[in-house]
Amino acid sequence: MAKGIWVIVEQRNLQIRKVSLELLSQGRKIADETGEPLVAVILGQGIEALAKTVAESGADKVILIDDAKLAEYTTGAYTSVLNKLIRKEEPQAVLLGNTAVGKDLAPRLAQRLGVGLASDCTGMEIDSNNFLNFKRPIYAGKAFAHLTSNVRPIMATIRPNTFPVAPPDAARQAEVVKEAAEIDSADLAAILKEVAVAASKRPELTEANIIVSGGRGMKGPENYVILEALADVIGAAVGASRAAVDSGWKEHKFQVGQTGKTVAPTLYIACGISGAIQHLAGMGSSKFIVAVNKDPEANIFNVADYGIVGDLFEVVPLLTEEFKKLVNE
Ligand SMILES: Cc1cc2nc3c(=O)[nH]c(=O)nc-3n(C[C@H](O)[C@H](O)[C@H](O)COP(=O)(O)OP(=O)(O)OC[C@H]3O[C@@H](n4cnc5c(N)ncnc54)[C@H](O)[C@@H]3O)c2cc1C
Repeated sequence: MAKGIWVIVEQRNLQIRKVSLELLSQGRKIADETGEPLVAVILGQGIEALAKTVAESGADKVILIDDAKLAEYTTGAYTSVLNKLIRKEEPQAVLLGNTAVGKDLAPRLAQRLGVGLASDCTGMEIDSNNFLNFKRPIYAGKAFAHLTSNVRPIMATIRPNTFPVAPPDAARQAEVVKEAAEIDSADLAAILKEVAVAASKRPELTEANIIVSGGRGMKGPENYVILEALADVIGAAVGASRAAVDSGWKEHKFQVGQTGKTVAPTLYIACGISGAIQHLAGMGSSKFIVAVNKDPEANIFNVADYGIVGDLFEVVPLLTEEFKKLVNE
């Protein structure tokens, strides 16, 4: 009896995160290959309207767990609910985004279920045994491990921007099932009292389609305004290397790399970044890489699709002006 490929859909302020749509798109392909139904599981409060979006994105079935205690993500409540639901429904696979929430929730859930977890995967396919097989970068992206398990459910977190989002199909319908939130009181040890949101009109680093990133070559925090000006013209997020973060020029949440965020935008513009292996580990799978560096020997040029050898303080404002013209055309 088919038990399904589950995608734990992440929503924030009732907006489905892009990585969940990516998982539904790829999950649809896996479901078609295996004959398993694709099930979207959404937790939160007032989430009913999201069922239509996930149905149009490929889900055969939507499980909604709508409860005030789930309005904001907390490790305990979400683990409690999902642990019970997964034990009851026995899905074949459980997929989450490798986001802050996914990285927190998935290991806890896997431990409760007594199963393994393939974390931070960048590939997923059906192998010759009809098993789900996950690809995971190791040694800072120098090699790949291929992981599977014969214990069910097979669980994985998938790196954002790994799979494209398929266009929604308005004709698709899904069975919608509402489940009660069964939360053990012991799992409510931590209660979220307040969320302080840092206001920014720029996209979040891991969700951005374009990233403009600055390294030690920026020379100081005050100079990031030139990157921000470029970012605002092209709708980009702003990132930084660890050297810039360690110098106190940018907060850690902007750091791209092995010990920062992993990103895979369509376009990554690296300015004054040498291209250390630890930086490449976080952005090497970007679709197009543009490097601006005054050193023609900089390692970043070995991975860049387009390289500009020059002083970023001259090049970046010129790029901004040229993009402005294109945007205003
Ligand atoms: C365990 C470990 C984890 C790490 N994790 C990370 C990580 O997550 N992310 C990360 O980024 N690093 C990480 N690092 C650090 C990494 O090794 C590098 O030290 C760091 O990435 C260097 O940052 P950078 O390229 O900005 O600086 P640099 O290597 O100093 O490069 C600066 C570049 O700017 C260029 N430049 C200078 N002035 C200009 C100008 N006016 N115009 C144009 N170009 C100019 C220079 O030619 C140079 O190439 C890690 C290191 C370790 C050991």
